[in-house]
Amino acid sequence: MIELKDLSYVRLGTADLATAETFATGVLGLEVRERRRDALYLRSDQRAHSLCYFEGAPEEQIIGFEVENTAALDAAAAALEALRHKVRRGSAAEAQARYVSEFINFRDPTGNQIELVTRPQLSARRHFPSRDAGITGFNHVGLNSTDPVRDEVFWTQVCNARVSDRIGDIPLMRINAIHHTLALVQAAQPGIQHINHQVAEVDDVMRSYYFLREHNVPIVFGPGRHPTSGARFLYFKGPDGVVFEYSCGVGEIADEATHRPRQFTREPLSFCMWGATPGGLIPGV
Ligand SMILES: CC(C)C(=O)/C=C\C(C(=O)O)=C(\O)C(=O)O
Ligand SMILES: [Fe+2]
Repeated sequence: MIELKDLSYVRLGTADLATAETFATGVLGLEVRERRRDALYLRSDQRAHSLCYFEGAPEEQIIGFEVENTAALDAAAAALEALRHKVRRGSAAEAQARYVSEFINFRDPTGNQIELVTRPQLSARRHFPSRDAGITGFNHVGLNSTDPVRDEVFWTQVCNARVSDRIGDIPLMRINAIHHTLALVQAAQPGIQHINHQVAEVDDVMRSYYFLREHNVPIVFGPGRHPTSGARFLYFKGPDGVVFEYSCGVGEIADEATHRPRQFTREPLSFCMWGATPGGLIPGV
């Protein structure tokens, strides 16, 4: 079993780094950690970076997860290869460009690019946001899945994800105490379905709602409240159509040993108990 410890980063390819920076700092409210000729590194919490925009095709999207150490990374590579996943070991320069010691890259059954990393760097410097959006940290991602039932088996039986709740066949899965770090949403092709940052309180969600409207940022869902995690949320679109979510109050699973996933119906109220409709975010709902 591959033991995922934490979410480390998201990497997004883009043809327009300047627009990405304007959005990430002026709208989303992240902190620029570093600018390189071909990449922009952004912080949202104690991680040295949690989001990297790099010069590349927008279809190039990668999620990085931390594993315990080199032995765990080697064991993960062997397990994935035994299951016929093509595993690529990152070079020292690529690891340096991710602020990690080492990493491997592979694709999940849908074709999403996943990286497993060791020793992702933290920074003791306090996160100092470019806009006061109230961000307290990078929290979870939604992933496209061409077959959520098949992919749930991969994430739970090959990796150590556990299902906290399901909405229809969408599993909300945890890898630690946080209610979910990964959700799988039906789609025709691989990709990141949304990227979540936690904000401190519901006032931050609502302040951003008015801020985003004033700045003509497309809001795609919310404001609302998820009955699953209990979080109050807002989803909006960034460069290259990537969807970001602010939410507050994603809960923790009280007792890992006894938690049983709840099954929610696949209908709008299961995504928002206040009545916002997920529209284009969830096909057919
Ligand atoms: C996957 C959909 C969009 C969703 O929003 C479902 C629930 C929650 C939650 O319970 O907090 C999410 O934020 C999520 O899955 O990402
Ligand atoms: Fe979410």
